Amino acid sequence: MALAKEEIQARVAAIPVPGGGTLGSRDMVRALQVDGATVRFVIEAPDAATAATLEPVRQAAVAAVQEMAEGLTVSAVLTAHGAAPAAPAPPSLKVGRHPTPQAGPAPVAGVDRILAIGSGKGGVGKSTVSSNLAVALAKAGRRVGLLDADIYGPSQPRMMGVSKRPASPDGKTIIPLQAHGVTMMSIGLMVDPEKAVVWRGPMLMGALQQMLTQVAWGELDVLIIDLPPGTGDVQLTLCQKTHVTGAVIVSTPQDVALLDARKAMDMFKTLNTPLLGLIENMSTFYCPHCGEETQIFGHGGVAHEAERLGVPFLGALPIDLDTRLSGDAGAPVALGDGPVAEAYAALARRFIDGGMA
Ligand SMILES: Nc1ncnc2c1ncn2[C@@H]1O[C@H](COP(=O)(O)OP(=O)(O)OP(=O)(O)O)[C@@H](O)[C@H]1O
Repeated sequence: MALAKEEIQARVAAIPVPGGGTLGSRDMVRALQVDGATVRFVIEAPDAATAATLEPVRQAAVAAVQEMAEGLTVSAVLTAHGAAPAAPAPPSLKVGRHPTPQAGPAPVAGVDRILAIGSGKGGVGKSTVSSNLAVALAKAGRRVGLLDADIYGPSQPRMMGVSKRPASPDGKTIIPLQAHGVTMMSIGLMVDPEKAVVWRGPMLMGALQQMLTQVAWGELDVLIIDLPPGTGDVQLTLCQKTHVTGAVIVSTPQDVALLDARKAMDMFKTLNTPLLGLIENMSTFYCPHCGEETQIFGHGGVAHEAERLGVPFLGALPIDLDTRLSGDAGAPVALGDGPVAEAYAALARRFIDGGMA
């Protein structure tokens, strides 16, 4: 089977939509991915009411692709973009300035809780866990915001499948984006990454302050902040300027990652930010063919560390191909209903039951 992505894209784009036009002409197809014999894509409706009428269209699109070749596995997810109006004008708000003096830590208007998701080093899956936890909490009925504060390597726009620059109609307030039931914002959507890499501490601090005080977050039960890895200016500013409910550390089971994670935990302790718990990512691998469990990076290291430190162990998430593919395709795995989505649903439940979300 060697179907070109363009052929599949064209086939999906030709599916008619109630009310006139096609999935293509109404610009509803997102994140189409072809990986061997597996095809995935997202159908994005402009709002939840339209999405509710599109299930037959989703089924027709899946069937149409399936007919293109034998042995294809096709999955399509239906999402709503929320009621965000089209941007009336290009944003005139400039992000990246020196911070405004502020007396002490301040709350974010309308936001009940702020969770900082950190890690000792990059690549442990902090952004993956943040986006999936946000989606799982939204699925459980919570009002969730997600702020990608990783200026040097913003990954939430890709993981949540959004790329348009948020609008600032009045030049003062930024209207956040909506994706998969989550209100989201990324510093990366507002600044030219090539300029941002030369920013010094104060510019970063100013940009983060703007993300917290000038974005119209609305009423949220919880705002999840995906921090850059390590222990730098962004972490420092966040904890000093904002009432952070608590920090959650994501780590892989290897000792070296844990060693780094300990540094991150020490930093939050020094900043008087409560450590709400640890999450182990890439914990165990279940072979999709035989179901055998393999502990690629070892297993249980994070639970053991949590016990040693006397902080809650919040959960373990397996290393899983779908998690990576769905993240790359802009539709987090937690949106679906497989075993990993269930693991995220359980994690979300733990946060809700513990009053953390
Ligand atoms: N449980 C998992 N199973 C499989 N792949 C995973 C898992 N968690 C994360 N990944 C993949 O690992 C890579 C790194 O993940 P991610 O970007 O979430 O890490 P990060 O800690 O946020 O890194 P950084 O801080 O450098 O952005 C991504 O390609 C992601 O899809």
